[in-house]
Amino acid sequence: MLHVSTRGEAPALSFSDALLTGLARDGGLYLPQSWPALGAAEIAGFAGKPYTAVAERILGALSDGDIEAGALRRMIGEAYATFRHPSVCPLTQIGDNLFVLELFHGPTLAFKDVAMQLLGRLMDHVLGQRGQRATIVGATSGDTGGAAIDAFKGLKSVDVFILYPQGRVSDVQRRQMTTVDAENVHAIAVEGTFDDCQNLVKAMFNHHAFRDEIGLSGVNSINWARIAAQVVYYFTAAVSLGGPGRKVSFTVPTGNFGDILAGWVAKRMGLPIERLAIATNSNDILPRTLASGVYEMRGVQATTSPSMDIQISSNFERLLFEAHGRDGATVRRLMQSLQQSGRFEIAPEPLARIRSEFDAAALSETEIAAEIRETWTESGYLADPHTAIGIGAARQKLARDPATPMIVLGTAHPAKFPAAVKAACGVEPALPAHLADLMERRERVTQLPNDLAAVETFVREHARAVRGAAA
Ligand SMILES: Cc1ncc(COP(=O)(O)O)c(C=O)c1O
Ligand SMILES: N[C@@H](CCOP(=O)(O)O)C(=O)O
Repeated sequence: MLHVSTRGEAPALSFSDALLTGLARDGGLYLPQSWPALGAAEIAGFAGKPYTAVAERILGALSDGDIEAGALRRMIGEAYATFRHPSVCPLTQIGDNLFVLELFHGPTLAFKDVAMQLLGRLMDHVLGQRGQRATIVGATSGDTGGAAIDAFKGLKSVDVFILYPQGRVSDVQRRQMTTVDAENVHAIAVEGTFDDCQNLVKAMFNHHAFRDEIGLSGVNSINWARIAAQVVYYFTAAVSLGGPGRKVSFTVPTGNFGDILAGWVAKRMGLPIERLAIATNSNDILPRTLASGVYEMRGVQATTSPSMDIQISSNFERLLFEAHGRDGATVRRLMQSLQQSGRFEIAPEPLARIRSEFDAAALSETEIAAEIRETWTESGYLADPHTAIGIGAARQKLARDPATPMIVLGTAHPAKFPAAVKAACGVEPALPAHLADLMERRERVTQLPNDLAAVETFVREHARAVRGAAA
């Protein structure tokens, strides 16, 4: 199966090629040419199966034989052996028909580990087969960076450069990036916001000479394989609540729109999902877009859920492509308008398609703190600010549809944001044993301005995959 770009002007690629390519050469995002479908009986058969078995089936379908089955099985087994919970992504009930799907039992305590632990192994495998090296440059609002550094640290086939917005991530998040003692990883504090960091990464991909020179690859959710790996937990969660015989809904704390897009893909693959609810903090570009049909950027506000302090929601482009009947020319036009004027308008028909599957809600800082406090006092469940946004939005939805089980994606461990959690409910969550000395570890970080040339120069000087360099 080939993968096509949302902007319609890049070559179609296999799963492995899309994995190594990251952003398409026309600036678009890859996704499969068609959606593989699973029948209801097969989905029902996932009940009681280990997470790894479901992952093998879903990722086998999405990679369509491009990764040899035995190798895929081995890599999935190794990736999820790094998780501290036997179910990998367990489901916890916190209220009537209200569940949290805990995605934070991996090494860096965020949902990013679920995909990243596998992505590191997949990329190393494909690069090894081809005798190649790659340079990964990623942008993070806090969690992708730590997860990528953990997954890729020490690998000979890749160097990793992570750009994060200086002063805009939690101390735990920063230290997870800056204290890893491996030669091939580089944490870079950029004077700017996450959107600036993401724009720098996209600009490097669109600078083709640079991209080819360093063998640029990406691990943000612009990389299709990231989304593919996140599809799996929608299946395991729905099936454990009686799916596909019983429909469920999901509420997803949303920033770059990758996690919720994975739910939409699960639905395309045959999983009966009633509604997908977008939940944001006051950086509410997506709820505003669904309400008005106008995607319009405003300044990013710093919040207690910094990983979601995002305006340019990259993966929304994949949904726009689908909602416009896979018309790359229209997506190109909308993205051009965004670049030139900071806004675009969605026509009534595609907007109606989006609204037919998605809801959206935004929570203020006061509401987020109240949600952490109430969830703690009423259910004894300690939620991080991102997960609390999901729980708050889910409660609004449940009030309108109490009969459909609602699953909130628990995207981070509360110990990543101890100050915000303590301020909200008085409880200071402790880091798990493997990170207990995180605050004492030595930090190593490079500070750079929000300037493409400066970042490219740093990457070029430190990347071992630079064309012509000795292997
Ligand atoms: C803890 C946390 N929750 C939610 C999100 C939003 O996920 P997405 O960007 O896939 O929408 C992120 C990062 O993006 C995150 O780190
Ligand atoms: N919240 C993310 C932002 C980047 O998202 P990604 O899923 O596209 O990698 C983060 O924590 O870095």
